[in-house]
Amino acid sequence: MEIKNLSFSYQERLIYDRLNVKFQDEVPNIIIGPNGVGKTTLLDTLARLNSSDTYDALVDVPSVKEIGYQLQKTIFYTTLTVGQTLKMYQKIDHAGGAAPTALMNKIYATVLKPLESIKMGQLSGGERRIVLTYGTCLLDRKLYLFDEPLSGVDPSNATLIMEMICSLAKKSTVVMTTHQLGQLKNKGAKIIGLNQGHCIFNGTYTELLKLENTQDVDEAYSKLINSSRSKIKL
Ligand SMILES: Nc1ncnc2c1ncn2[C@@H]1O[C@H](COP(=O)(O)OP(=O)(O)OP(=O)(O)O)[C@@H](O)[C@H]1O
Repeated sequence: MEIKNLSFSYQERLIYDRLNVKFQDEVPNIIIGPNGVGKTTLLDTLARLNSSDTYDALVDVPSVKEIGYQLQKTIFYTTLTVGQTLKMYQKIDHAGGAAPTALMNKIYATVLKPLESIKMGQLSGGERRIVLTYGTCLLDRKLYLFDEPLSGVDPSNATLIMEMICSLAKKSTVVMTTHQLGQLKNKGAKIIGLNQGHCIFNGTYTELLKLENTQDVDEAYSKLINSSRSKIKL
């Protein structure tokens, strides 16, 4: 799956300038970049929620029906309990959705079961994020899009969520955005860096550290963004 030669603007603001991105199977594709660079817009584009002018740039992207998209700001039924919400996810696919893996069962037992009878509107931000990410994983899709699934989630739950997303990537294409770069260590993920309308990096966590000659991933990120700013001419 890839995005080929995508140019897109919101009114006067150029978001992508002939952007090319190749996505990988088997490992999660992680979109990183500064606030406002266009990460969510890229997920919207893959889900065909963006202008139809962008559709020509989508190569081998599954149809809308084959995509599961966990939006950053999901508006949900606040009066449903966690248990009811997850049952609803299971019923969205007529065939009953994807069978939960052993890892998903573990996450259910340790993190979600204690929340089962709590209403969605009463959950903390991190708890709600975990429920919705888990629910999206219950869908049976060819492509999964997760917008900041680790945002507001504590480090040990974030590790579980990342493991769940990595295992999902073994059967379907997965694209997610995050600012939590430390969570990408040893995950084999493909990191796609965006800045100023272009793809400025496409490689692994280890390759990013090597490129920027540091062992600190946040420092590597800052160096990557700063060096691309001086190179890109819009
Ligand atoms: N419907 C819209 N109309 C006009 N501008 C928009 C619209 N949606 C997004 N934008 C702008 O496009 C830019 C990219 O937004 P996007 O949400 O894709 O950024 P992002 O990289 O996901 O940011 P963050 O890391 O903060 O979540 C932002 O400057 C945003 O203000």
